Amino acid sequence: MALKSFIEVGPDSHFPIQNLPFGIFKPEPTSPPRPGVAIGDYVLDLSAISVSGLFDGPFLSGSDCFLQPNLNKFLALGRPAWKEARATLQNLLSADEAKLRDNPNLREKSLVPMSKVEMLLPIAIGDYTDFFSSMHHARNCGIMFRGPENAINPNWFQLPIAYHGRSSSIVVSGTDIIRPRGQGHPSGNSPPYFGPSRKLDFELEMAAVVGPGNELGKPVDVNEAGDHIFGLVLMNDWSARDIQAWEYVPLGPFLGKSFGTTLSPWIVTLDALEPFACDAPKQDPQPLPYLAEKISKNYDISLEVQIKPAGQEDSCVVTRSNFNHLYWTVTQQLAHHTINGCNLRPGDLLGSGTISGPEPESYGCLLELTWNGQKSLSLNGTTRKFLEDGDEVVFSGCSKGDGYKVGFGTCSGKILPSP
Ligand SMILES: O=C(O)/C=C/C(=O)CC(=O)CC(=O)O
Ligand SMILES: [Ca+2]
Ligand SMILES: [Mg+2]
Repeated sequence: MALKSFIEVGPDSHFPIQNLPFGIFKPEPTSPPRPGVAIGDYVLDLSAISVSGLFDGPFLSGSDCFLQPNLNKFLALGRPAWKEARATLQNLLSADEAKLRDNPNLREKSLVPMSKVEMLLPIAIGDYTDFFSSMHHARNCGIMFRGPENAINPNWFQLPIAYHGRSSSIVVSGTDIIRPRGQGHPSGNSPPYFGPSRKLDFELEMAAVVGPGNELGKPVDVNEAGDHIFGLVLMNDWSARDIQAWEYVPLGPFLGKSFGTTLSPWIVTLDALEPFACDAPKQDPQPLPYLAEKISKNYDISLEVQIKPAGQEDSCVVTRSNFNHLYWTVTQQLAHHTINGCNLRPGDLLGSGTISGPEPESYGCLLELTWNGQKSLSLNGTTRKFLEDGDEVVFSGCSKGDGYKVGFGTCSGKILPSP
């Protein structure tokens, strides 16, 4: 018999008792931010549970990690504390446990309808790195930016390529994105143009949230890297393709990416995703020993992108992909990131890279879907090559279990015109 909560949760909900993703919310506009987990259409206030003394295991009793405005302190405690929190909460919310179910006063204090809360960024992000780990995306971008002969550089198959992103402009789902201005790629012999980006794009990504991290100078072993990853979120790495194509030689993405990155508010833990673990693709050539994993895992997470065109009521699916298309695993990304001694800290964010699958219907950005604007997508009777002002982009993702889903909710943002 599957685990069930005393709280009614429909079969299509992303947030059954099997999930219990962590986030930061405000129950009222004026109340201070606090940690919560999603359960059905409710948010369970972990500060209230903590104050009631219900986190009574060895790692969490007496801890103030759930009385903080972000999850960093909890992340720093590591996997044993995460497992304890999950076990405590699954027990507390289960159908046959009376402690919360039969305590109207505590229920009143701790369960808030999700429709009433404001979600905030769940973590204070010190550093954000964005990888480039889908082979299909790398090949397609390579063909468009560098030509078919050297579409994928040989280094791509030896190490998970990445660039350092900008954490200050990471925002939570629902935040508007202002169209960036900048220098656009010149055509032919003309000078570059300057103005609002003409090739504004989304990138369908997920990101790993780093737990305890490592000391400067002490790399994390790839086989232990899983213990440094708390969970995953959906991520939109908004990209201005005209700015990017002109500026990225030779140091990589800069202003074409740093104007905004959107995260979904709920962090789904690797523990909740474990039933959906699957084999990662076979890597050829074999990675160097520091990247060779005993168990090389991906996760089966279906991903979908919808665009709601400016002025329209309905949105249109523009692509469907899956997290399991990634060539490099999150554990390899993390081990590679630290192999030179670089330290990761609680709350750091590792973007997966755009998650494109092999088929054109599974490409993870408009650059690929419209082949750099050479063709149009049709959406509810209108067409798009790149995003227009007023367009809203909505990502969703979930894993399907037997009679339940473990989902991420949505990650959305609407484009506002340049000032
Ligand atoms: O191939 C290139 O020059 C770069 C393509 C990207 O936009 C890379 C990027 O942001 C990483 C990713 O999302 O995979
Ligand atoms: Ca990216
Ligand atoms: Mg970005």
